Amino acid sequence: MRVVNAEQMRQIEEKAIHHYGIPSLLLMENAAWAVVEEIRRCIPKGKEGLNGRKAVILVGKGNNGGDGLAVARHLVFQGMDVTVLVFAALKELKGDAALNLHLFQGTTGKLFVIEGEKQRRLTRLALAQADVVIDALFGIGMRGALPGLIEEYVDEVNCAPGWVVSIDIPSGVEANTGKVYRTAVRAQTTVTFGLPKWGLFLGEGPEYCGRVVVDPISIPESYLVEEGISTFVLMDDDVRDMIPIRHLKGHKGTHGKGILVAGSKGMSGASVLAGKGALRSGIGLLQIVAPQGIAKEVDASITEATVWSAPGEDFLNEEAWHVVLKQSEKAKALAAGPGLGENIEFISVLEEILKNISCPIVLDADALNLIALEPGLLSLRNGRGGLLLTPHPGEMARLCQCSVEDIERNRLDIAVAKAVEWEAVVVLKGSVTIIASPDGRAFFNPTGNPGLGAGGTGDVLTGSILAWLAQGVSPLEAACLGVYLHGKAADELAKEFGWSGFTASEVADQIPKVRRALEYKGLEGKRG
Ligand SMILES: NC(=O)C1=CN([C@@H]2O[C@H](COP(=O)(O)OP(=O)(O)OC[C@H]3O[C@@H](n4cnc5c(N)ncnc54)[C@H](O)[C@@H]3O)[C@@H](O)[C@H]2O)[C@@H](O)CC1
Ligand SMILES: [K+]
Repeated sequence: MRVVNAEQMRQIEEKAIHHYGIPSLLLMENAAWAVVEEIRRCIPKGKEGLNGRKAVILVGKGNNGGDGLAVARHLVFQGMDVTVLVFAALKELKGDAALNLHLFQGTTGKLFVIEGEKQRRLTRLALAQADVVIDALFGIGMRGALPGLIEEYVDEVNCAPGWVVSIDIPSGVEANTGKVYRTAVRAQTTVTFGLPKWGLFLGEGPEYCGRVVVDPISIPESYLVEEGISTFVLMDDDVRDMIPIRHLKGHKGTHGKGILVAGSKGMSGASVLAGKGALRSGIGLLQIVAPQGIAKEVDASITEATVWSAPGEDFLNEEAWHVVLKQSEKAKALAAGPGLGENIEFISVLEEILKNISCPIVLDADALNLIALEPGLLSLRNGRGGLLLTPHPGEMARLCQCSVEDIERNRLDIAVAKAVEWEAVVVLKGSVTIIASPDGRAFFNPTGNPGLGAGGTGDVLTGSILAWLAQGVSPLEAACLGVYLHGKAADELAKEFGWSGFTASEVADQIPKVRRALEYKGLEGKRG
């Protein structure tokens, strides 16, 4: 599914309004209905349905507030006890928002204009009793920080016991950046209209939006798949189509040979974990190149792989290149980096790899730190054979010679710019990993959880991407597939363990299960 910034969303809405003559009021009404539907789903209903339940709706002066007033009217019609708190002078509401104000005023719902501290007690009581709190303060029109008075009320909302639903985007989260200045509404659910906004995936946005529900509000489907939009969020259906089909007569040769250059003294685990990631993602033949001092250890820990002992006792040295070259014959993919250590001698091996190996190459961890010392090496690849880089923000900061804060503030822009500049697929890891393609497209990954913040999970991901490449998946899709399933594997483990205490090996072990579930869901869809 495509993901848009505020300007792109406005253009789509304008097009729908002008081309098909859909009145904006109708879009607002549809938006309101989508929110009401979601409220009906999330509030546990008694025999009486929503009748008698309490709702508080915080309304701002823009169209987001207009949506909120339309929701308020519908909730009154459903029998709810509705209190609307307007954070503007009523005359400031214009157009569709003003009309919805007028319609709400014709109902039995209560409405208060909040001007300062004096309504604080009333608001606090209403929020304490509300089954649902609806945030219609600001939508995609907000820039900068929330006004001071509203900030204080937002803090109250964040302490309210009821279910909090944000309309379009949590108020206080900037639609284009996800930036939160001091505070924002912490929603359990965000119902967003047309297409999801960048801010739901960037900055602090993901921490505030809760579950995201997307409703097309009757905008024509053809507008929502605009070719000009180049940011996407990965969904089950997209990723399922990337899984390579296994043929009945397939064998280890057709499932691809991959080379993993990894490990050093004290970090043999990195090769083992990357190896497990590759094997659990279906690689046909895995060959690990490791320094002499640990080759036996790695061999004993990962029986399914062939391990080649290469020059270098504790770390691979310059001579290791010959082993890498020999083993890479007929290889479909190569990954280098996990656990290599910051061994300056390995730079020349990386140089040879980039110059001479023709299959797709994944560079991770220490390989990236070494490249950061000589970023010009990336140009040796010149787009030949596919290049994938999988940095976490620290590694990306070193590669770009800037601070981690700079990376985090501009994740999307930097990932895309560097993917284009380096002619590489860039997997910028984080709580929402971004996969950027050299053609300028970017994909947000919605899977995964904080349980992945543990040593070794990155190695598993590198191995998994290596395996998808070895099976013939294109570099961009191998990155998407690897990242998405890795996150899903962690989400599967979280069902049992929550967000901590599962290990990188367990993440690897879950990959076939989540891949199978995805394939199976597709078959069910086809059966209807
Ligand atoms: N355009 C459309 O056709 C539709 C829009 N809809 C809703 O309309 C919303 C966008 O409406 P608007 O463009 O009116 O934007 P908002 O409702 O987000 O409000 C913008 C208003 O807040 C002010 N403002 C911005 N930043 C501020 C700050 N930091 N402090 C104080 N005031 C600030 C602006 O000057 C403007 O008056 C969407 O998010 C969505 O909820 C929906 O009704 C669906 C249809
Ligand atoms: K909102």
